[in-house]
Amino acid sequence: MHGITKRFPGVVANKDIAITVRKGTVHALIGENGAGKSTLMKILYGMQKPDEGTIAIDGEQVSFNTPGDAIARGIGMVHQHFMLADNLTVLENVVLGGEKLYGIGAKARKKIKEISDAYGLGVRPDALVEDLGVADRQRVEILKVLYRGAKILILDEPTAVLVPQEVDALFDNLRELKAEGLTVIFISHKLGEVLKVADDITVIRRGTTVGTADPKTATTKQLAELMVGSELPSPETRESTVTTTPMLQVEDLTVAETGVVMVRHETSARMMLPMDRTIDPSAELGRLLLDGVSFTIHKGEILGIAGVEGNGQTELIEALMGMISPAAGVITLDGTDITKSSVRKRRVGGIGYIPEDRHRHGLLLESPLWENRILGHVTERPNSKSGILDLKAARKDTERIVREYDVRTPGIEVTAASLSGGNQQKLIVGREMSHNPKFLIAAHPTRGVDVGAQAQIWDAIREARREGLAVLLISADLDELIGLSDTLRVIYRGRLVADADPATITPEELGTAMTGAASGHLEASDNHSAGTDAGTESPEDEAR
Ligand SMILES: Nc1ncnc2c1ncn2[C@@H]1O[C@H](COP(=O)(O)OP(=O)(O)OP(=O)(O)O)[C@@H](O)[C@H]1O
Repeated sequence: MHGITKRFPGVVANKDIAITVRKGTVHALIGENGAGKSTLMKILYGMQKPDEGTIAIDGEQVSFNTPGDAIARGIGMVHQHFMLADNLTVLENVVLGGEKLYGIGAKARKKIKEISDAYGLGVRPDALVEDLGVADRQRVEILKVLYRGAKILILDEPTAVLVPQEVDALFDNLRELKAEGLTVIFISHKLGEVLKVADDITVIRRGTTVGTADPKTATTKQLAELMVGSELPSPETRESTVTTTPMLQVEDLTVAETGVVMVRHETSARMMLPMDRTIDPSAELGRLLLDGVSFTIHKGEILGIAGVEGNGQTELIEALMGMISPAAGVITLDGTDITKSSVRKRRVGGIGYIPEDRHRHGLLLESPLWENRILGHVTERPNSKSGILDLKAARKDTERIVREYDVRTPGIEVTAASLSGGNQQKLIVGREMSHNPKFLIAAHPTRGVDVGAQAQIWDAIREARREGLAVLLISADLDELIGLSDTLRVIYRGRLVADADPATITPEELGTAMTGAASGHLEASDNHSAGTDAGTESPEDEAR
């Protein structure tokens, strides 16, 4: 790609970018939030047209108007948010939209097996996608792209959701792809991983390529300096601020599959009126997604919950926020029973919420930043005064957040959708911390943010903790989880199955524990009452 320039209103996202990717290599693209990495990849994948510049593949100049054009030239993209249909099988998902290639029958099945074997992907064509873990889903996405004939694969932050062992497996897959002559371009904020797997590294800063680095000789520190001009931060907590005053108490929290109504949006899009709702949990209980979970978080304490995605974390968060109604259990916030309180009441009562999925729960993508500042805090200052929205104050405060949290944007009138992923995250964190919560639910608080912004977010959380904030931390970034947490517990199949000591456990040991296997550094959790599935091997036993 040569001389690539792409302008958006008020921003030059790519400025005369030059990047050369060698065939049969893994090429990492790194740079701080908003540097222009996604834009460059969207241009390569035909999702966006450059204002200037040229693209050549195998020496031949190409021009893409749609992703279809790019796919036809052998380019495939695996997005960070997976795009599979849960209720279909692997085979159906892979074939979907590509029926013309090999039909939908035996020929397609044969092709899938061939690709899966050739690159060591090991996927089962008849498995239902909803039964697959995150790492398997990612393999299906890769397979889908290969099925369409991709020779150049673009992976957008592929390791953000994986535990260390899964990252190693993915890297093995990438090496297989490379050995077969395929080319991989991947975006990542995890500099250690970049050094491990990349053959070449291109650094983008403020829309332009500032250099390349050789992974054989470069260090993470040097990469961080190239990217943001600062040193690598550490999540390590040096001091303890844990008190003996309980802030959040959860007793025997149980969430069942049926009888649960998911309410996806807390507010209606433009009106932003908070909705109270009651959900009927009396319907017959199905599979337990959360099974007798009990814990206490004290003032000044960060409780980290480790677990492979899909083991009940989402249900725990949604039950704490009041988005779903538990079948049983009691939730007490600062001495008040909030089990039956609405989302709005919980928020006003002092719960801050950094959601797992910022697009679904954190932002109104098509609304300007200042409206997003109000979201979830409609009745609170400075957004409203005497029950009336104070838009002037909300706008002013949005500008403050943008400044303090270094949200890179041309202004507060742009839509949230036009911010880069990391900058969207900074806006959410800034908003939630601005209300001085008593208790913060922080799900992947630094997902997708660069090392500089990561340090800033960690500092903000640590600072608030010093003032007595209690935090429930859920993160796929095990360094973050171990580094920030005062107390660590492992969730597995809806239960808290083990406790770990953040001072001694390694990410590898924690990763093993998360998959339900035993580890010498773990103690079985003691406050889980007898399980419902007596007779089967319990996860506690496995953890022991
Ligand atoms: N559709 C759009 N409309 C307006 N501005 C946009 C649009 N897409 C991107 N931008 C802007 O272009 C710049 C580069 O964004 P891009 O998403 O490419 O960054 P990035 O390097 O991928 O960041 P991150 O690491 O946070 O994902 C940002 O300032 C962003 O706000």
